[in-house]
Amino acid sequence: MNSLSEVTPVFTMTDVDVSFGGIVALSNVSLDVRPGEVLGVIGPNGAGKTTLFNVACGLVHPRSGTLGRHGTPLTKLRPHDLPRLGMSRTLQGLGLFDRMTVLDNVMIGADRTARTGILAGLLGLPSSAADDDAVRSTALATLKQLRIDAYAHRLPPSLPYAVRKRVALARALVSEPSLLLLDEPASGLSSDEMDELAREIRALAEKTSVMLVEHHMDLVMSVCDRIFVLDFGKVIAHGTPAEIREDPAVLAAYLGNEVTHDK
Ligand SMILES: Nc1ncnc2c1ncn2[C@@H]1O[C@H](COP(=O)(O)OP(=O)(O)OP(=O)(O)O)[C@@H](O)[C@H]1O
Repeated sequence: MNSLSEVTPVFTMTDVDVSFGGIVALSNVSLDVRPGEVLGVIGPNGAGKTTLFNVACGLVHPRSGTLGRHGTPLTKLRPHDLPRLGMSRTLQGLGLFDRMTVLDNVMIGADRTARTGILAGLLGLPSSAADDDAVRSTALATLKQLRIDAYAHRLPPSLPYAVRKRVALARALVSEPSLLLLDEPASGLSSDEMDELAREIRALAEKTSVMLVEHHMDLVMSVCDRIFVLDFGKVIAHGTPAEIREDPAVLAAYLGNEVTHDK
């Protein structure tokens, strides 16, 4: 295991504690995401993965501990701070607007300045045509990158789940984040779709750092540079996939817990 690095991490959690009433969801959790890496967070059911993800995107505030972005402390992170910080996320519930086309759903993910124009347009207010054109072409390019541009003018409910997941990913990517947070990106996908997702995540890592929280062990093992393992709210191991695979604490944590295999 080796979490020490010469480079400044793009994101850190340090000694984070979260409790819900009497339930300790995270206890003294520290992790770092390094530039250009895909970092995975895994753990058995109830280990605290979703809570950790929610802390990273400002949905849950830790009782104690700190978050940092490029070495600068983040105080009281809120979801609406993410674009300003160059961060973006996808959620388990995809959160797409059913009555808006795929293209409009993706345009909504564009940065705040440009988005003002889009929202104005959607609300029937005067908007900057130049802004809208720029955002539209970026959104179309993102759809094309994820090979779903053929669905640009469809409504999400008419599309297969795997395509809708890509739309949600496109919406997160359109702002060109330097840190992408993915919550259970493989859930509900077939084995082939998961292989494709793995290739896509690796390709994304050329432009952005990625932190993903995921149940599917095989995906995490194949796609991540490093992995943090949670159990009962604590980090019990971190390291490369090869190190994690052999780690006695990880094997013990998963003993008696069914590991989700992709194949
Ligand atoms: N809003 C909440 N209120 C009360 N307890 C909560 C809440 N959210 C999470 N918990 C508890 O915190 C602990 C960690 O839950 P969390 O959902 O973060 O784990 P997880 O690893 O994501 O689990 P799973 O893999 O089952 O989704 C669990 O004991 C859970 O019951």
